[in-house]
Amino acid sequence: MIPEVRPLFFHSTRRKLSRNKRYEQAKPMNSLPQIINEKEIIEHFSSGIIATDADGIITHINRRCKEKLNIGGNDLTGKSIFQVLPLFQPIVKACLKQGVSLTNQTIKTNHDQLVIHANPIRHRQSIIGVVLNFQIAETLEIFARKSASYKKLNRQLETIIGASSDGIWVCDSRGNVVTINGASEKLNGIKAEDVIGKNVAELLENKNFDQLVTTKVLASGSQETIVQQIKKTNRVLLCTGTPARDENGDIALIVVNERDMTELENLRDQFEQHKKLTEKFKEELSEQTRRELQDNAIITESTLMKQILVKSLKLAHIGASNILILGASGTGKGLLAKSIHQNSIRRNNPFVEINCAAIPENLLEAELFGFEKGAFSGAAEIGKVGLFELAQGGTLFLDEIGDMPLNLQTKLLKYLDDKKFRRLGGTKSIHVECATISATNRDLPELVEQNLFREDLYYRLSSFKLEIPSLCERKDDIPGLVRFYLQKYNKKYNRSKWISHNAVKQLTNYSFPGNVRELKNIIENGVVLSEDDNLDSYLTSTEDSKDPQLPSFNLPQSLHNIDLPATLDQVERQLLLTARKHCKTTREMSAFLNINQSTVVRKLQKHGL
Ligand SMILES: Nc1ncnc2c1ncn2[C@@H]1O[C@H](COP(=O)(O)OP(=O)(O)OP(=O)(O)O)[C@@H](O)[C@H]1O
Repeated sequence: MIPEVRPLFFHSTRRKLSRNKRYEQAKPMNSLPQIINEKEIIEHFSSGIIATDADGIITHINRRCKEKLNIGGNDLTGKSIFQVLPLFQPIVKACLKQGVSLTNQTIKTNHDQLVIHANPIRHRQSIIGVVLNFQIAETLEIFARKSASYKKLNRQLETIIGASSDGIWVCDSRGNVVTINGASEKLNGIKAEDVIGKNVAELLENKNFDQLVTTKVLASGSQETIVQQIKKTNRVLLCTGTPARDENGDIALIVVNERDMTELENLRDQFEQHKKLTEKFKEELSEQTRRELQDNAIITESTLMKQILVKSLKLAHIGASNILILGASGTGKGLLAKSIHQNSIRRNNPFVEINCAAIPENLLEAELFGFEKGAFSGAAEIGKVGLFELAQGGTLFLDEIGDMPLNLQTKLLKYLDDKKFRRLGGTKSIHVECATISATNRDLPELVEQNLFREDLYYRLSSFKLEIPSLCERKDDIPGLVRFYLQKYNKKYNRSKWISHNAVKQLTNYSFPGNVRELKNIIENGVVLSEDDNLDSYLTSTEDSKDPQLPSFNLPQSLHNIDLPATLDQVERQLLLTARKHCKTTREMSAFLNINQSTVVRKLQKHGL
């Protein structure tokens, strides 16, 4: 704040001037000693003082004024102010014309800024001159700084700047650092005293910083923002420099605000990594599905199966969702689901598959819907994208849906209703558009009866139903499947095994409780293990042991060449077959074999059962 400097001399001067004729030397006042006349007083004033007549002719100009304006010994009295000091012309003219005092007017000289008060000199009704009284702005500032209100304001400002959790730098118009706050010291790893008073160019030269936004503001004259890496503290700062302008529109200060972006940057990096990983997964999934479909053509000769294929293609072409595929284990439900996806408009998006029975109940929700960082003890640091999110735009295949726990059924139903869900421990709803295909070998209406499956979910999931018959109900498919897999595994293992028509015929009489999966495994085993190129005897000899009534373990006949892993494998397979004969579901099998359900599912798959 610049206090108004009152021209103390003015009243007496005016009185005197009006008393005398025109601008003769002022006479000494009665109350003052003879030697101190008004001119002396004016001469010793700390402000610069110039008086002119109505035409702008200088009548008085004091010593201070000469010093401040660098006039030297030149006596400007009697000269036109408009010519000798043209920078005062606008104020003098305005004051003469308007006849009013003009206070706190500013003028810039080459070196300084002057704060001027101009007062008209009146005689009777007319204005006979002007008196100018000016100070250098800096002098006023020094004076102002000493005032109590300035000090108070300064303290307030220091508190505000100091309290800011953002870093703050203030530079003057030349880029000299005026002040920085504590937050900035910490963020930049510097001490205020090492930078205050220094020029930003110098700081850059000394390699204290690799860039500073102040230099950009000085160059452009407008607000600038940069992202700055601070090597010393390993932080990333978002720096915004804003110019503050004076009344003439010139830059007076540059205020720089520094916001710590490190955490945000870390989060962004994690997000990017996550996104890349998800994209990679998606690509791999699509690729895998494509590959699988190329390898796994649906082989069928039976009318029943052909009808199902035609229906499934229709559903694929209309982009149907909520398809329920029923059928015993190994009949090809998964294969059909993939084929529907591959023939739909979603084919270029992921096909994501989950076996609801193979994943422990407490992990299934996290697997399906994902979780946020710290959602539960042991939750990974950055959380996890669920399979629903991975299936965005594609198809989510819920295998063994009948084994989905009731609490999850509710969450699934909610998703199917509004296509939104929340990750475990999450607060944000995530929108995912994907088709769902479910499959089960269980009797869902029966589960509904037993209150083990929600009725509403059953109807929601089964907008379209496809029921695949067991292989023994479509024996026509067996020869084609045998040929297909024989060719496939001959190629894979570089063999040339073959089967006679008779052997194939014999195989059609076999019940294949493990359906196509079992047939496929028998052929693969034959191609790999049979000593002869003709598989007939291998297939007929193993046929009995494929369908045992009781577990019969082929223990090694001699103590030589014992292959423990292979023997254990065989025992495991036979026990699984026995268990399956006695149990309807994998849950029952898990109780029968005294292992958990997910292990049952895994082992059945391992043995191709
Ligand atoms: N018609 C078919 N043509 C060729 N291969 C088939 C056919 N049906 C099934 N398969 C093959 O049989 C194996 C089992 O099929 P799939 O996994 O689709 O059965 P599933 O009914 O889903 O079994 P589960 O209920 O145990 O999950 C797969 O390797 C699949 O490629």
